[in-house]
Formats: sequence, structure tokens, C-alpha cells
Amino acid sequence: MLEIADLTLKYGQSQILNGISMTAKPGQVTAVMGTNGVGKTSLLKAIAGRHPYSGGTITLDGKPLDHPTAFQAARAGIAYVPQGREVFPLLTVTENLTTGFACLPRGGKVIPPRIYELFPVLAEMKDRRGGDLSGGQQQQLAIARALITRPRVLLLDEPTEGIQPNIIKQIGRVIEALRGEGEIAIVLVEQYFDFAYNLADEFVALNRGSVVLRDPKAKVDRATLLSRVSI
Ligand SMILES: Nc1ncnc2c1ncn2[C@@H]1O[C@H](COP(=O)(O)OP(=O)(O)OP(=O)(O)O)[C@@H](O)[C@H]1O
Repeated sequence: MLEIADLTLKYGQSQILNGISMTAKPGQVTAVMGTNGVGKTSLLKAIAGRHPYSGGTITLDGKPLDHPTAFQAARAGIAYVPQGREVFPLLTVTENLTTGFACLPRGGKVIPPRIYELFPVLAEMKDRRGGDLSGGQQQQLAIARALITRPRVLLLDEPTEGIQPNIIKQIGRVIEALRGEGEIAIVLVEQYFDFAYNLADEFVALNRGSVVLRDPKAKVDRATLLSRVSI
């Protein structure tokens, strides 16, 4: 389980996260929601070691992650799929996938067949360059690359952004399949309300860097959630 307590983050003098506390449990989707600029990406970056946080704690399966670098976070089991995907355009699909090997021990550097079961299109396109894939295919590649690291936590930053509806459905099915396996805690940052609402087990709504709602799905009705994330 991922546990975040009182997390604060600044860019220069600007305080962006004001003490975020939340958890994400294996086999569940925790949706982090809120309008543009409330701090969703900053939260994921702090968890993934992509930006230093100034206070608070991040704990994974009971072990504190003490201001990890991106490499240390990945090695500890945190996989991050950034907004905009960050696929390497000149590397092939296979080469993009194998960049995920960097944080794995020597014996573990193989692409599990499960990756191609989840994303059959990547098997078909394994020798194509990342930059030649459609946006939806690149998103699938970015998620697959994150899964290569066999994470305990999967951080997804706006996976539906700019993607056509049939691929959004496929990505939704992959998230459901991963949830069903019960091993990975999925943190989904998403502005496509219905996509997040349908998939999530827990909701965390942010406004101006603070948590304004943190509830399991059974405890929050759609209208209340919608009002909190549209402030
Ligand atoms: N590198 C940076 N330097 C300075 N300010 C930043 C930086 N990155 C983000 N910000 C600011 O921090 C605030 C939170 O940004 P963040 O990207 O975390 O929000 P968000 O909720 O993910 O928004 P969006 O949905 O637009 O991605 C915004 O006001 C943004 O302008």
C-alpha cells in the first residue's frame, strides 16, 4: 500500500501542495481529480521522485521512501506514466519497452508475454519507431513500459488526454484487468470525469493543493464528486 502523509511541495517560493494525505491500495484504483493547476501532476511527480517535496512522508508497503530520486522510486516499485507519455520517438517499440529494464535486477530483464496480451498492438508494431505510433498507441506503449518494471504502484497522469474513444475503452479495460489481478495500486489522475468515475474505487479531489474530498466510491455520490472537482 502507498501512504502519503502531509506532503508539501514548492516551486521556488510558490507553495503548490499544502499537506496532501492519501492512500492507494493494491487491487484498487484511486482517482485523483480536480481542475487544471490544482497540483495533480505535481503530486505524482513527488511520488515518482521527479520533483523534490518539501515536507511530509511517502511510505510504500510500510517502508518510508525518503526523498527518492526517480531511479530509487522506480526501483522501490513506483512506475510513472507521465502526461504526454514521453515515448522515445526514434527508438523502436521494443527498445522503448526495454528502457524500463534499467531499474530491474539482472535476471529480470525480460518483456513478460503478459505485456503483449494486454497490448496486442505492441506485438504487431514492435519494430516500428515510437514516433511513428498514433497518440493512443504511444499511450499504450507508455503504460506497457511502466509495467515492465513490475511495479507495486502505477501512477497514470491523464491517460485519456488527446486519445480517440476506442483506445480510451481499451485503456480502461487494461486498468480493470490490472485491478482484477489485485497486485498493483493504481493512482489515476484524470480530468475525463466519467472515465475516472467508472473505474475508481477511491476518490481524492484536490483544490489549490489541498484535499477537499477523500472517500471510497460507496460513500460519495456522483453529483457531490462532480461539484468538488469542478470548483
Ligand atoms: N515547473 C514548474 N515551475 C513553476 N510552477 C509550476 C511548475 N509546474 C507546475 N507549476 C504550477 O504548479 C501548479 C500546479 O500544477 P500541476 O501541473 O501540478 O497541476 P495539475 O492539477 O496537474 O494541472 P493540469 O491538469 O493542468 O496538468 C500550477 O499553478 C502550475 O502552473
